[in-house]
Amino acid sequence: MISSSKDAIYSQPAEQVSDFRFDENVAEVFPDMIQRSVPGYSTIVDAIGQMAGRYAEANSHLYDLGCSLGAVSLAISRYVQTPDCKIIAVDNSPAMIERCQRHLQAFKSPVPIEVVCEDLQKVPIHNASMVVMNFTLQFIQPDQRAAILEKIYQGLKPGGVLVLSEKVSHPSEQGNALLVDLHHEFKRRNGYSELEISQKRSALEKIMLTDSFSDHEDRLKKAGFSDIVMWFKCFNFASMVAVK
Ligand SMILES: C[S@@+](CC[C@H](N)C(=O)[O-])C[C@H]1O[C@@H](n2cnc3c(N)ncnc32)[C@H](O)[C@@H]1O
Ligand SMILES: O=C(O)C(=O)C[C@]1(C(=O)O)C=C[C@@H](O)C=C1
Repeated sequence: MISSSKDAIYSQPAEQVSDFRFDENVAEVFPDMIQRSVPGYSTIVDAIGQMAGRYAEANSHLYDLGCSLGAVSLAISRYVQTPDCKIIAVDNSPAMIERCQRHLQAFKSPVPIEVVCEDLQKVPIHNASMVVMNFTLQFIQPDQRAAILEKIYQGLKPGGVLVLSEKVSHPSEQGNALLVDLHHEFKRRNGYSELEISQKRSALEKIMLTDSFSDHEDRLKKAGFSDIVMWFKCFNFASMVAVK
């Protein structure tokens, strides 16, 4: 098993908080960070595995785009029984990919997993029965998001699905403030201090630009997806299945 430490990255006051990056420091504490930061994270990852069990077709690819340490790929490998499937796990952070390789080797997946260190925008998608972006699209420049969804749509087989999980914004100021507040309360209960919460918020401000659910729905429909199902929502975190 890969070792994982407690996230204390934002615990000390910084003169200036630099932009959030998926570097060595973050990769080192990532399982703890994401578990304490994203409501329902384990539930979401496990349910993505379940969906893979339903949607995986024989001789097809399942993509995990922005795989980090490979949690989604592992969940998929636990549920897929279909023969001759391949999981393709992609991330452009060398620190994440290096740990992901070690993690996956330790678990010995019954389904082959190819791990690719590359910008997901450069990776061809083809013969896919399922594509997953679990909290990844939010880190891509907004003007580049539509092209990625179009590429995914083209690479999916008929009836294939994209699972898209995102932190979302709410259109009304009051409603958004409520969801942000509930999320911060969730973080406090998970042991993060006010300083950690506010410094992480500043670090993410410019690099994680969130859309509303209707922005996502419109963009997915424009890319060609026929049905968009929000299957999970807790506070300002949502996961959607978009069907080709
Ligand atoms: C919040 S994490 C994803 C968590 C992961 N999917 C999971 O379920 O544990 C976002 C990941 O996306 C990766 N990422 C961001 N932009 C990317 C890009 N353009 N190409 C590939 N990976 C990217 C980051 O390096 C990071 O590991
Ligand atoms: O919004 C926050 O405060 C978060 O920490 C969220 C979030 C995410 O949604 O990916 C941001 C960065 C880390 O990868 C883990 C969680």
